[in-house]
Amino acid sequence: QTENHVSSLKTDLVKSCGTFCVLVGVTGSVAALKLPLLVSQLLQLPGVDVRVVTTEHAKHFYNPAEVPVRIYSEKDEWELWTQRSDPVLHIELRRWADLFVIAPLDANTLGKIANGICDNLLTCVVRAWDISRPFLFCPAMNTAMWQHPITAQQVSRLKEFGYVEIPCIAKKLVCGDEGKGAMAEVSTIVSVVKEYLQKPDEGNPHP
Ligand SMILES: CC(C)(CO)[C@@H](O)C(=O)NCCC(=O)N/C=C\S
Repeated sequence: QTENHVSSLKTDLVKSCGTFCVLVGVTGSVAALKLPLLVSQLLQLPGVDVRVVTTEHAKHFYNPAEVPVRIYSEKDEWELWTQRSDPVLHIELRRWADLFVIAPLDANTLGKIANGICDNLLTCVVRAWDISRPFLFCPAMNTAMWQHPITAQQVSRLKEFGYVEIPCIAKKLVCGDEGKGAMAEVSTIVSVVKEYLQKPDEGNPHP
């Protein structure tokens, strides 16, 4: 069982030539409920292949059966690597992806990335990311969290690294609060990703 599971972990990270490989990161904001919608809309873009890397907290907000692509999480890293000669999943993921979009980026993972903490599969991919490849992030958190002074500091830190923010929007949030903190609409996220498809060799269309 584990044997063919491990081999499928490897085969699922073979890049088919001519495809643009989009890695979607998902973290523990309630906006993670949008993952199935985001993945299905990304798959409609020409030549796009999608994989997902999730945190454990994010798993509370979506049903994996509604996500038609491979979702990688902690256990996969440790099933794949049991001896020195085995591949390292977070390195295989950074090699596979032409673009990384974290949607939603919760307050916790924002803080980790701003400080180089890499204590799970998702943050290890971030920590190893090749910044010549597009890295987009979609913050999503309660308005009170968004307004905390540390949030702006950490968002600007990520921009200094060269990551591209897809800003959160004001909405009546699921907890009843009204204000900024809602994740950008899925259509917005998809249209930003689309800009990178058209100019894969010209680097960042968001100078
Ligand atoms: C979930 C969705 C997309 C519904 O429109 C929207 O409320 C949102 O992005 N919320 C993310 C902000 C958040 O994590 N709030 C947590 C406590 S209020």
